[in-house]
Amino acid sequence: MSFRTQPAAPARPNRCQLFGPGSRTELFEKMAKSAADVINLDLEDSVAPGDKDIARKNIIQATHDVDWGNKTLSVRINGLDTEHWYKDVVELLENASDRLDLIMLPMAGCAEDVYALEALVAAVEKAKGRKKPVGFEAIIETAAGIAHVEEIAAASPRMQAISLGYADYAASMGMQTTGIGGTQSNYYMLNEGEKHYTNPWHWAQTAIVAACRTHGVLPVDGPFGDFSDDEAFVAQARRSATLGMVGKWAIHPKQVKLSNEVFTPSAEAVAEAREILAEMDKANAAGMGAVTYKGKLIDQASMKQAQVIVDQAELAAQD
Ligand SMILES: CC(=O)SCCNC(=O)CCNC(=O)[C@H](O)C(C)(C)COP(=O)(O)OP(=O)(O)OC[C@H]1O[C@@H](n2cnc3c(N)ncnc32)[C@H](O)[C@@H]1OP(=O)(O)O
Ligand SMILES: O=CC(=O)O
Ligand SMILES: [Mg+2]
Repeated sequence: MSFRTQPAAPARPNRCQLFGPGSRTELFEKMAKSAADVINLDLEDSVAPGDKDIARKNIIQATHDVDWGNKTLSVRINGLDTEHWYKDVVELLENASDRLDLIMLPMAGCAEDVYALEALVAAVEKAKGRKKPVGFEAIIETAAGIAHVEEIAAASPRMQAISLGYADYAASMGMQTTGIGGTQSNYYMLNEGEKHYTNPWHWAQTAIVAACRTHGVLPVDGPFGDFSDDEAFVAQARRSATLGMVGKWAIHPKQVKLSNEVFTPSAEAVAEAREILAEMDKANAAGMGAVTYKGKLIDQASMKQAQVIVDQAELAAQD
């Protein structure tokens, strides 16, 4: 371990973030009653350009009227390259209830984007005497964003989570696809005439996980557009969970349960993790740093690995 220890990420469940357009008020109650840990009311890409003002009003109203239970409530504003974002921030923070937990910044490209957002947020919070400082989450979905992901993760103590936005990321990188996440049919290796599909998103995912873990931020997997294909969603989610991401977006309610299942460690995994911790406690008491467990090595690092699983299970149980 470096002299600087790794900061802990926010200790709250984030297994699924359910999105819905701010212009579709009939979805709000359904979102609130869903099993998602986080709700993202959207002002950005799921809202038609002419509906931005009404969507903003709808969302503000919903922070007062809808019972969001113990969910984390986040609003995705428009990007800093638009004419909408300043109104999103000012109107939200002047009028939304304290139920608002997070602002999600899309198209984050550099630390200064976060700085600009924070400067405006801090001014409105001060002017309105808001008691609860709003937190941030960002989307990495441009070439600049992935190139500067670590500075974005480190940019503000308000930063709680960072997601990979597959659609905009693919567009910004010039990727030859209209698919939002998942397997890409032209991305394969050939071995003796057999196609082996690899993961074109892997590098961006691991870069986000490393940046987030370095700075105590939750790494989150973004949207999977083909909501008719549950198996492919689960495959994508399992890859992300294996890489260290804590949850995934749902762009349709049917994806919530799938995501919660993948990002909640199984009872068997938790039992094994607890067993490893107990075995290592015994080993350490007996003056052994490394022992055999089920024919495999376990040592002090295994305790940290096992603790990750136990912590995830305990967070999920808070639900
Ligand atoms: C690339 C990105 O930026 S992704 C993030 C931004 N995108 C979004 O927010 C899109 C969110 N999703 C949606 O808008 C919608 O789910 C769509 C457009 C994909 C599909 O909408 P619909 O055609 O209404 O879906 P469908 O008919 O399958 O809905 C089934 C049920 O789920 C409800 N539902 C649909 N979407 C949602 C949602 N996001 N949250 C809660 N409930 C929902 C419907 O109202 C319907 O309820 P009912 O059974 O009581 O009638
Ligand atoms: O904002 C999300 C994306 O995939 O783009
Ligand atoms: Mg996007």
